Amino acid sequence: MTTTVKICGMRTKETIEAALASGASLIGFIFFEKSPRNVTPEEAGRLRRLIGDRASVVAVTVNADDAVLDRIVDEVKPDYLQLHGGETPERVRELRARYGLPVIKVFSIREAADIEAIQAWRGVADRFLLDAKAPAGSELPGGNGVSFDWSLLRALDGDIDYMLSGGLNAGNVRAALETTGARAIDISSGVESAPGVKDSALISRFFEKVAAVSQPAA
Ligand SMILES: O=C(O)c1ccccc1NCC(=O)[C@H](O)[C@H](O)COP(=O)(O)O
Repeated sequence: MTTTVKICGMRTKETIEAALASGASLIGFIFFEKSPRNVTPEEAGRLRRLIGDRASVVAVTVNADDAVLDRIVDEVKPDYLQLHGGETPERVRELRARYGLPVIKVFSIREAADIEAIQAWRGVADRFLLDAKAPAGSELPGGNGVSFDWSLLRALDGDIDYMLSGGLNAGNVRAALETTGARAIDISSGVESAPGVKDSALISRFFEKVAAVSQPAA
């Protein structure tokens, strides 16, 4: 089985090329001013044109209003909208209809009840990204480099299309995949040399580790 990998918070041509060469299927851009990974719609638009159809592009926003989203969609022409805030099911339906784009809704996981809450969203969002809850004091809802208890996912229905996220890195991705059987994963700070600074060598190493689990040596 091949694992689908999304790399989030990309800001440079060089690291995007490294991610594509390693096999990234989804590239995420962060539109959140407090984040060290924040990009403007214009910057992301330029990088999006570089990517072309070599990967799907994900626009990550947090409770963004229509004016902000209009500009992002116009400049970047993303393949997905990732909603990383407190967006309601009604808002998700509205955005799917307004932009005609599939929506990845993020769920912040800490305990069993957080997994149960996903049931009510079936048929509302197109995909689910399961991330750890932000640590107390963090200004960022994502990109915090913290993991949740992966064993909680045993309670998740097998047919839910989710991406495992939160604190993944080359050192723990094998355990994460073996524990959860996730078919898709998402990473950000685990391939950075400093907050917001992606590192091509760390990206390659992460993909090598994923491939070693996905395609065990003969
Ligand atoms: O990464 C950010 O700075 C960020 C800011 C605001 C909203 C979402 C953000 N990241 C979204 C992602 O999908 C991250 O990849 C995800 O939270 C995992 O991050 P990490 O634990 O660092 O791998």
